[in-house]
Amino acid sequence: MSNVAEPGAPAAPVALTCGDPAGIGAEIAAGAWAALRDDPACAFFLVGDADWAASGGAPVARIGAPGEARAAFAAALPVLHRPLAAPAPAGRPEPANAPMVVASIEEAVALARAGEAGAVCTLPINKKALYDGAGFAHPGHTEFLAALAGVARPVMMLAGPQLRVVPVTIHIALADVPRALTGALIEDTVRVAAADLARDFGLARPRIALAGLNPHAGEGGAMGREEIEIIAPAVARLRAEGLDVAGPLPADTLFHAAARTRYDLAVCMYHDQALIPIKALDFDRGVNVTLGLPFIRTSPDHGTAYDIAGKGLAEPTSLIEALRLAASMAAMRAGAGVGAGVGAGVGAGAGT
Ligand SMILES: NC(=O)c1ccc[n+]([C@@H]2O[C@H](COP(=O)([O-])OP(=O)(O)OC[C@H]3O[C@@H](n4cnc5c(N)ncnc54)[C@H](O)[C@@H]3O)[C@@H](O)[C@H]2O)c1
Ligand SMILES: N[C@H](C(=O)O)[C@H](O)COP(=O)(O)O
Repeated sequence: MSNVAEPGAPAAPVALTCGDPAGIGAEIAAGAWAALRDDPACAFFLVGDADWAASGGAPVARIGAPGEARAAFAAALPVLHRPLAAPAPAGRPEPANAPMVVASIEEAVALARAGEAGAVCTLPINKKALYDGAGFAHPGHTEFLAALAGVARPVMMLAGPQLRVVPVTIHIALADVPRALTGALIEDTVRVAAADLARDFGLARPRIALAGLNPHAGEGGAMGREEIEIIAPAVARLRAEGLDVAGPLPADTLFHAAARTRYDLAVCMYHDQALIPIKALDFDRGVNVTLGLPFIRTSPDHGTAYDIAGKGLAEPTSLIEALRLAASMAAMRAGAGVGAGVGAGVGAGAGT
């Protein structure tokens, strides 16, 4: 199913942040540009260093404003040049560049909020490098973007051709998960996800499956009581609101092929419960989408991949899907696009 916006869609081009310059960002940006350059509906521009961008192998065109990106896109990767503070050797994070990495995200968000960019797509960051080099106080993009937007409950969704997942708790230590799980957090997460799936993915009443926290969803309380005390009451309240919600379901049997046909979204209780199945199934084509923001944000589903940076081994496929999805969602919101197709096959018998 296509993610690509209809020709003539008026949405502005997508702003791509530079991510960690020591990672695979330049290479995959070049690969994505080569794959999408013939499709003006998927035009994007990089907010980053033009020389670093060129090191990925694409011709680059320095632009003065996002409005110039679409015209430049067929011939070169458009770049709003924002110079690095220091060289960026592959695989070795440079703390001096961390403030510029953060600034790239801030600028892309400002452009999206001003309507000059149709969406934000982020290249991967190394969070530790930003903590060390820029005093970054957020565990990831998701939380940083929410802080920039003043949003209390950002929702992380990863969507691929076979599965969509949302972790209720996001970037926290496993030991802290039981304490963080509340009925309000579960309910808010499901409400945000249901609303955004309806608006951007054409799922008017998505079928949502909630995982339990404990083995066998607690085995009737013998292996933990969060299902009885927190998750099941939240499911009941959400159902009373009219949402199509099932659970808590044992997580170990939630992701096999037949199970995946029964829901449009799996809501999981912690990061790895959600992200392991989708990265196992769809690593090459999974897209990270932040729901609940006043602007569109997508990202590839992988990280900085220092181990292969600069070696010509990085696959751009997840970034290509992230850029397509961002463009499609932007066109959709502008009233001119086709439905956002990532993961749209799941739950409709195509989830194998
Ligand atoms: N959106 C983001 O900013 C984002 C997402 C995930 C991880 N991260 C960060 O990235 C850093 C590294 O994380 P990690 O090592 O757990 O995950 P990773 O995704 O960077 O790498 C995991 C493995 O997958 C491979 N890989 C990743 N992307 C690939 C691609 N496009 N083509 C081919 N192979 C690819 C890597 O070489 C590595 O072997 C961490 O700091 C993490 O927080 C950032
Ligand atoms: N949890 C994400 C993953 O593993 O793919 C990753 O850390 C990105 O998170 P942000 O989009 O919040 O940076």
